[in-house]
Amino acid sequence: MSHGIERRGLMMVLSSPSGAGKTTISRKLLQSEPQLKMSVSVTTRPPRPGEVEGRDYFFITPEQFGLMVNRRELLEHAKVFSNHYGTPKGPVAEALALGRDVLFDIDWQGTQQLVEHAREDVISIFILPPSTRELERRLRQRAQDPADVVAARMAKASDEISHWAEYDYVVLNEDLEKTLLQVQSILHAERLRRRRQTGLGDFVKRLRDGV
Ligand SMILES: Nc1ncnc2c1ncn2[C@@H]1O[C@H](COP(=O)(O)OP(=O)(O)OP(=O)(O)O)[C@@H](O)[C@H]1O
Ligand SMILES: Nc1nc2c(ncn2[C@@H]2O[C@H](COP(=O)(O)O)[C@@H](O)[C@H]2O)c(=O)[nH]1
Repeated sequence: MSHGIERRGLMMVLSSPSGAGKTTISRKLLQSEPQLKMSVSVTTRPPRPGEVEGRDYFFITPEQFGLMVNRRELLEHAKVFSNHYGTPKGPVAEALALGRDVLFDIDWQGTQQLVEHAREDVISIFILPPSTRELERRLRQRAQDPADVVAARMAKASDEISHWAEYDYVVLNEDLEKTLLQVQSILHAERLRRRRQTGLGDFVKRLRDGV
């Protein structure tokens, strides 16, 4: 039975210091949430072993990145760890128009830009690691970056974490299953926000009129 209630798609952002677990959480969340679509960023950084073009990133040259910026094809963009990253506008707009939700793995600079453009539709979550030592352990055991890259990311961790209070939610990623449940709970609750459910007023009116 159709109730005439539809939902506006939302944009859910995960940020954290590098290595806290955003990619891991995102992959698991996408498996359990068919209505959720991952925003695939463009980046000028080289692919890591095992990264797949179009799934993890679109790997592009600095010249291509500059062109996308000039043509205003990016919803947001930032320089992170001396590489450029950005979110292509088109796929996000298409997903939202279909009433789907979009998941972003972006840094605090990109989050600020998204919030500036679409505050009502953005839910931001900051992921914290249990400790600095554990963060470094995760970056090392991921074994995908050379030692100098791991060191550079650890050196930036404190700066990244300083933005925690700009986020709507903060989740401590110690136990992965627990983290996943917490992020799912946020998504499920946010989907039910009154302003995201269009047609609700008409439905309630019919209900009250006994139709
Ligand atoms: N709760 C957890 N407990 C233990 N290990 C974890 C947990 N969450 C993630 N990891 C591991 O930590 C490593 C880093 O995780 P991941 O790549 O998801 O981080 P990230 O935040 O996406 O990093 P980056 O910002 O560099 O892309 C991975 O090897 C992942 O398996
Ligand atoms: N502002 C943006 N930040 C992004 C985007 N895509 C990824 N990121 C962030 O960059 C760092 C490093 O990522 P890595 O894959 O090289 O480890 C991390 O904090 C990501 O969240 C983007 O499109 N815009």
